[in-house]
Formats: sequence, structure tokens, C-alpha cells
Amino acid sequence: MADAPLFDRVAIIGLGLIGSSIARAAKAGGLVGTLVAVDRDPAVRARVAELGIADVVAETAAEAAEDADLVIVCTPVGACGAVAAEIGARLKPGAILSDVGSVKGAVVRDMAPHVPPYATFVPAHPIAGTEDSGPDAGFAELFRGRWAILTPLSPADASDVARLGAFWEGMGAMVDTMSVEHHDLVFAIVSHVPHLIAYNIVGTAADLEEVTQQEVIKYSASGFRDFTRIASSDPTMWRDVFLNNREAVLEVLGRFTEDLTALQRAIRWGEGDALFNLFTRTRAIRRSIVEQGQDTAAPDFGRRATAPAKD
Ligand SMILES: NC(=O)C1=CN([C@@H]2O[C@H](COP(=O)(O)OP(=O)(O)OC[C@H]3O[C@@H](n4cnc5c(N)ncnc54)[C@H](O)[C@@H]3O)[C@@H](O)[C@H]2O)C=CC1
Ligand SMILES: O=C(O)C(=O)Cc1ccc(O)cc1
Repeated sequence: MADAPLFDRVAIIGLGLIGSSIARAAKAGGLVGTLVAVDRDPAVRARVAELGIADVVAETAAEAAEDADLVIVCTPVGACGAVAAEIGARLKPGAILSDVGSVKGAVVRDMAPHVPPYATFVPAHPIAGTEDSGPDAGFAELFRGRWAILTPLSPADASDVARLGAFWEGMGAMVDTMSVEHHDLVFAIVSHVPHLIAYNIVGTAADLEEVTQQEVIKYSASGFRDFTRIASSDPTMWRDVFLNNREAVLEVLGRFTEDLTALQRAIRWGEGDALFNLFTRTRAIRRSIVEQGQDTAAPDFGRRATAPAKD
């Protein structure tokens, strides 16, 4: 006899890249009995029904959350508070509420006040994605071999944290925990500011009057092309990340700007050693990332979690 699913009823709110990947992975792994999906966009709801990746497509978030043992909010972070306000009173006793937002502090601030005492909120963030969005962009293998960070709010939540961790492991992820504040600083440096730099460099190239758009397209070397991949990520999602991780992003940007100014001086004054030393240090960092198997080339599942540049 097959093992019982980890959760009898799971509701996913927001069926874009991440929500639809969870739906696919959870069903494929036999982790859920009934999977209920809802999205505020009727076209997404219709597409999810067509794709057959949920057992039930609900009309409202409140209706989807009712009776669910696990509810995962997979909307842009700016919408998480309103969703929690809508579903909070409808959560069933013992339910786990979670999310997948790239920012944790603001999501906890906006969601936690709406969680009743008889349910547990366990914030989460899968470190897996692509530049694509929408229900067609998702795939069941997205989380395999990737980290899922949980940021528990209280030691009393330990058993629910373990259950949610088992759910992520069931989708192939490796689970880690950290504090909300530490999460937001770590991901400001390894994800948010790099995305900002990508948006900026592509914008700068587009605005350079002396170089035509055609030349940018024709001569872009693979380094620049990698930036354009990241800079094509969803505008709503990333607007919300920057508005909601303001302090950590500004802190890291301050450091980044100082370091960039030092590089600018080194170039101006012909300080080759300073440039050489930095480039040597950064090459070592890249090599240790590759050695630990944490480079973008995640195990190839037919489709890469982070697509390589197409040369
Ligand atoms: N895209 C990525 O690579 C990653 C994204 N995340 C996080 O996952 C979350 C979702 O991102 P994606 O799936 O990429 O976005 P997406 O744009 O593909 O999907 C978001 C979905 O949420 C729906 N939605 C928006 N507001 C809603 C509301 N109030 N009620 C119900 N549905 C609503 C949209 O219609 C859309 O279908 C974001 O918080 C993001 O920070 C986390 C890890 C990676
Ligand atoms: O596509 C990429 O390179 C990503 O960096 C995906 C990604 C985007 C946001 C996250 O919070 C986690 C992962």
C-alpha cells in the first residue's frame, strides 16, 4: 500500500512559476491528497484547469484555504498581506500557513497579524527559480537539489516546521532554517542586489546614445547576455522585492557603491595590482562555488532550474 500523503488537503494561492511548480512537484511526489489552486487572475485559473495540475480550482482564496491542512501563498510579496487578511479567519484549526516570498521581514510583518492562534505560520523561501513567470513556466523538478529556507517564528512551532520541511524535501529540496532578519541580509547580497545590478546595466546599455540597440543585440558577449536574462525577470515580483527589503538592500548597495568607487579610482590611477588582487579573489570564490556544486548548472532535469545563456 502506498504511503499516506503528508497533507490531506493543500491550497496554493497564486499559480505562477513557483505556485504551479509546487502543484506539479507535490502531486508528482504523492505529497498531497487533494490540491486546491486559486489565482486572482481568471485567465490563470482557466489555464490551471486546462493543465490539470490541481484537483480543484477555487474562485476565491478564502474558499481555497477553508479545510486545507497546508496553505501556501505564492503571490508577489506585496500581495501577501491582503491574501492573509482574506484567508486568516477561514484557516482550520491546526492548519499550517506558509509562503514562498523572496523577502521575509515584510511578509511576516504583513501576514502574521492575520494568523489565528490555532494555526501556525511558517515562512519559507525556495532558492530556485527562473526569469519566466506564469503557470506554463513551472515544472515539477524546479526544487530538486535546491535550498528551501524556512524562517520559523517561534520554537513552539517545531513540529509544524518539521512537517513543512518534509514537504519541501519531498519535492527534492534541501532544507535550512535561519532568522527572518538574517535571511533578508543574505538574500540582499546574493540575489536582490545582483538583480538590481542586472536591471541597471541593461538599462544603461539601452540608454547609451552612441551605441545603437542593434549593436547591443548583435555584439552582446555572453556576460552581458547573462545580465539580460536576469533583467527580464518579472517586473511586479522584483518591484515588490525592492520595496519590501529596503533596509537590507540599501545597506548592501552602500557597501557596493563604496567598493565600486575604489575600483573606479584604481582604473583612473592605473593601480593594476588592486584590480588584479580583487579579480584573483573573486575567481577563487567562483571556483569554490563550482566545486560545491552550487553553480547555476544544477543537475540537468531536461530543463535547467536556471537556464544557461543561449549562445
Ligand atoms: N520567480 C522566481 O524565480 C522566484 C520567486 N519567488 C517568490 O515567489 C513568489 C511568486 O513568484 P512567481 O511564481 O515567480 O510569480 P508569477 O508572476 O509567476 O506568479 C504570481 C501569481 O500570483 C497571482 N497573484 C497576484 N496577486 C494575487 C492575489 N492577491 N491573490 C491571488 N493570486 C495573486 C498572479 O496572478 C500570478 O499568477 C514571489 O513572492 C517571489 O518573490 C521565490 C523564489 C524564486
Ligand atoms: O533566475 C535566477 O537566476 C534566480 O535568481 C531565481 C530566483 C529569483 C528569486 C529568488 O528569490 C530565488 C531564485
